[in-house]
Amino acid sequence: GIPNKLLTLVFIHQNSRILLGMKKRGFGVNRWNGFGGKVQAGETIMEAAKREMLEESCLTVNNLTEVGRLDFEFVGEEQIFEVHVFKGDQYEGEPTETEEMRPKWFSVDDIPFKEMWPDDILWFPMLLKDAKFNGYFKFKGHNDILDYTLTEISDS
Ligand SMILES: CNc1cc(N2CCOCC2)nc(N)n1
Repeated sequence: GIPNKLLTLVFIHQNSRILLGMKKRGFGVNRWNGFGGKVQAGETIMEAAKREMLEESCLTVNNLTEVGRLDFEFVGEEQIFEVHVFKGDQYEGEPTETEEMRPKWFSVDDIPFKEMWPDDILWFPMLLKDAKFNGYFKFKGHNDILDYTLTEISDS
């Protein structure tokens, strides 16, 4: 088949707070999410994650680690979105609104799932407890999950 579309998704998680961004335009508009986007030719997925974070939030994140991978199929579209999820807790700069994103800190006990992609409530617990995870979600449109698989990968 055709190659997957490589994408990144970056979260800053410090103790009991997590930084999310309200997407102001484009794919996933009007939903809170992590920061990220496309991987360009000639850059690694990690380099893309850091670049997109800086472009979308004006933050330089120093200690990103990859914590998961989520594949999204949208019924009727050939290309699978392969999203590499990263987390870090050390950054430089101040969260700043850009054309793409409006950043905001949320308590991990008060994540706005009703204003997020419907898959997030399923894998966020794994993200927050530092488990590594792999997921596959089959979407119909942007709101309905037809089926999914989600696996936690415990190193130990
Ligand atoms: C379909 N469910 C999605 C998609 C998504 N994306 C973020 C990276 O760019 C591609 C879309 N992010 C979340 N949380 N859920």
